[in-house]
Amino acid sequence: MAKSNLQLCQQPEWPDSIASNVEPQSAEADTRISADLLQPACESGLHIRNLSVRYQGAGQHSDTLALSQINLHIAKGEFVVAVGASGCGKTTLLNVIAGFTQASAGTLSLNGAAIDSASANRGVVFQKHALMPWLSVLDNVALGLRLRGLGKKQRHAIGHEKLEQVGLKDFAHASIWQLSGGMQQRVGIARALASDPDVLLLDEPLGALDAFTRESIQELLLRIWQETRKTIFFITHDVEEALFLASRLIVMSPRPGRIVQDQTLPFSQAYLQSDNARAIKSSAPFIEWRERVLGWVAPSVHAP
Ligand SMILES: Nc1ncnc2c1ncn2[C@@H]1O[C@H](COP(=O)(O)OP(=O)(O)OP(=O)(O)O)[C@@H](O)[C@H]1O
Repeated sequence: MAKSNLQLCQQPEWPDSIASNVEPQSAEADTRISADLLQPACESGLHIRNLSVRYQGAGQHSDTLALSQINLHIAKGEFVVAVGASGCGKTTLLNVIAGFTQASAGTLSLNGAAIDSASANRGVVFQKHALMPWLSVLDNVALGLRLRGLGKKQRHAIGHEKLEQVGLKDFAHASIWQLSGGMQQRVGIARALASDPDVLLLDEPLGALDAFTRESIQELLLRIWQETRKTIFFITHDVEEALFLASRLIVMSPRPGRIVQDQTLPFSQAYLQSDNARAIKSSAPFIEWRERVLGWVAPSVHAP
């Protein structure tokens, strides 16, 4: 049995000392999934049971089984990253959790309440930030609060607090077009946090950013996770990003989309203890994991 994250990361000599401990759990034999099936529906966290999503083909096109028999329990406070080749159903899974896409079969619940539509208890950050260019940065962050009827004073107080959390406290009254791509993505994160959701859902939020900006927002996300203890579900194509951020990594495979690996990882906790992303990403255990996960994501092009 693998040691817990905490045990791994309390060792003083990061990164070398964890090298011998960071082994994958047995593939596919995910005890959390089988235990989850025995739990009552009112249990806390996000529960996905026997989820399938089929898109109906238009005209001559046949149906696509985008997700098949997904079983997943995400406990409160986990940072779960889903990685997988294009078309394996990552966005579909996130959209079903968000309530944007309906399940064809199976059930989803958050803290015991069925998920069947979008709700403020699930905040979404998209790859394209979807900010309103005619609103100031502050009003973009507070937009959801306005739609929920909060007064200006209260929503601006929350907006300022969230902008400070993402490192943009001096940009509250700027226009969106005055911000770089990375800053706009920070606004998107602040906006999602403003509604104080139980779960943050992030759909390739850093995909369009340069490497330096990308890494700085990865670090920001981990600090926000540490401060807020929010449950996070994050999808990416990028294996290094997945390894760095995830407290738990799920690897998906296409045709039909399904979960083929479910692994607990130590690197996010190690970053929060060491504050040294470069040392972690260049460490031997990280590189071993990168090669292992690349082999799972693209076995035909990446020999073990
Ligand atoms: N609205 C839709 N109608 C029909 N088929 C769809 C629709 N959305 C997705 N699909 C199909 O479902 C499968 C899963 O798509 P999805 O976008 O969820 O995968 P993904 O892993 O997020 O891909 P990518 O990484 O390229 O974004 C693909 O075969 C895709 O073509």
